[in-house]
Amino acid sequence: MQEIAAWKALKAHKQEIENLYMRDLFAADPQRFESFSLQFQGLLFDYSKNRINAETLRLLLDLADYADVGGWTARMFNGEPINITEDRPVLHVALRNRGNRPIHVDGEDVMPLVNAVLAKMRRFSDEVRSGKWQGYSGEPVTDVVNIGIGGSDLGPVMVTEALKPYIKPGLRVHFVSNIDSNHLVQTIKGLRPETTLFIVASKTFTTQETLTNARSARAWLLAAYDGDERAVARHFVALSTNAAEVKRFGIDTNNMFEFWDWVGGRYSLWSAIGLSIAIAIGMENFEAMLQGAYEMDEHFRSAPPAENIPVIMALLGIWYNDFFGADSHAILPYNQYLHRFPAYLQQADMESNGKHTTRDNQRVDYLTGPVIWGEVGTNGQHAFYQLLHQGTKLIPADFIAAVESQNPLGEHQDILLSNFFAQTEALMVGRSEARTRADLEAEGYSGDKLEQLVVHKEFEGNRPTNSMLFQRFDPHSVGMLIAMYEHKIFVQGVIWNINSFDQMGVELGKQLAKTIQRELEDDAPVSEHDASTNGLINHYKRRR
Ligand SMILES: O=P(O)(O)OC[C@H]1O[C@](O)(CO)[C@@H](O)[C@@H]1O
Repeated sequence: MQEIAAWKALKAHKQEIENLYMRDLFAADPQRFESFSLQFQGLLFDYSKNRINAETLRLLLDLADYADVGGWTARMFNGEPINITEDRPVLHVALRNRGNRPIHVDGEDVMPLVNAVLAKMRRFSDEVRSGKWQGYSGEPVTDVVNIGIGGSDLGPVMVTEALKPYIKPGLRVHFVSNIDSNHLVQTIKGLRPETTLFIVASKTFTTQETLTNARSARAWLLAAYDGDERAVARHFVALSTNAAEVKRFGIDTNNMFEFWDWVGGRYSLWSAIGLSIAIAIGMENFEAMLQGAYEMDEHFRSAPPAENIPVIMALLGIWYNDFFGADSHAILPYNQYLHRFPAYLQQADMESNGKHTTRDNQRVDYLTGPVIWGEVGTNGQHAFYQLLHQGTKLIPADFIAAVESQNPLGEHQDILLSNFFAQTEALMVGRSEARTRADLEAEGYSGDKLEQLVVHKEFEGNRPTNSMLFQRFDPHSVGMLIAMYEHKIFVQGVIWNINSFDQMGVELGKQLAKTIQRELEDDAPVSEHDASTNGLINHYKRRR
């Protein structure tokens, strides 16, 4: 990559930009906000508070062009096997292809399959919501427990939280992911087996955590029905690509909602994996979410790169990641219901782009995916924003908010949004030494104390942010928001020339855990590992 002309040009350009202050760029160009912001379906995406000028954007767009982002996008949407290590297409976009444009995999249009599963989800979710679907003792479902992990958990959790105001009153949705028994036990503590529906969500249906939790949940259910196995069919459904394993587990495949290997786990909330969402908020709302994602897909597929929100987001991320060495990126939603969005994006982004091998099987010679982290504003402000403002690290951040509150209450929304606006302003403008001095003098400071505080209270500013302002968070805009980030991740993967759609890096730990689990079956000390691992295991064995 270092030899690529577009890359070299950006490297050289960074030397110029490095010494420029955004506040000066704003002062010099009254049109900067207009030039560096985009609007789409009620979303205002303002990226003017970035360390860029028109030339930066031009060079970044050259890089996208060099990497053939347009070509890869077309290949993804056309169902070509762009997941090159697993030899699969990457078609989460087919799951929300509301225009029903045919998409072929191995010569077969997948849209009838997608639509059939959506129809099955509609029937089932309507039945559960209306009380028509009953537990084994004839009672309606009051509690739905989704058992899954990673992509079979984080997306549904995040969306059911984001769309909580849409959840049917009286219906409770729970999520169990961790193998730690505390998670399952604590979740089912207050539940009645007779009114509980378990959704076992696993693409592979071989994931240790999920199957162990599901087996324990099954035992809990059967204990209430004197071991009568017939109860399982009324209280367990499965979401999977693997019918054989579902059957082996003991779930009737009539109670299975299918998806396909061309849906990546972390991109699967749009598939049957979203069943808990559909039950919680209703299929109409689930489909409104698909529609929002579809509109973002169409924008991404058709807008020119310079007007394409996911492309611009991706390029800005690469600008800081690769040319400024910024190794993390903060996600800061100013909406309480989006509190799981940073966690969701951690998997979506880091499992996709945390890779060091190129699609040409070479070790990369540049930095790839950043560390993704974040917290809802204003809570984050009272926790880690100190470091964002005055720390020694450059941390680009996305600020996400909506104009309307879902629960308007007095002045809360204006206060929330004033913080949203103020933070990006403060991060960009900072506070100069002269201004700090003047403010402190006005407060009556002088002498050594004044000099000390000037140094401590000065902010250099020039810290980059994107602001994303939606009209409101509803199923449609939440669908748009998620799809927007999915495509940002895709574009970055294309430019970094990595396969964003496998997850080889999680395998080794899983394998080692299996070996160690066998070693824990008796109390004999182990000696086959390194001294640290032996020491830890033996300590546990002695004391458990
Ligand atoms: O849906 P499954 O097959 O249970 O996998 C769960 C998760 O495990 C992972 O493979 C990582 O370990 C994720 O990619 C996936 O979302």
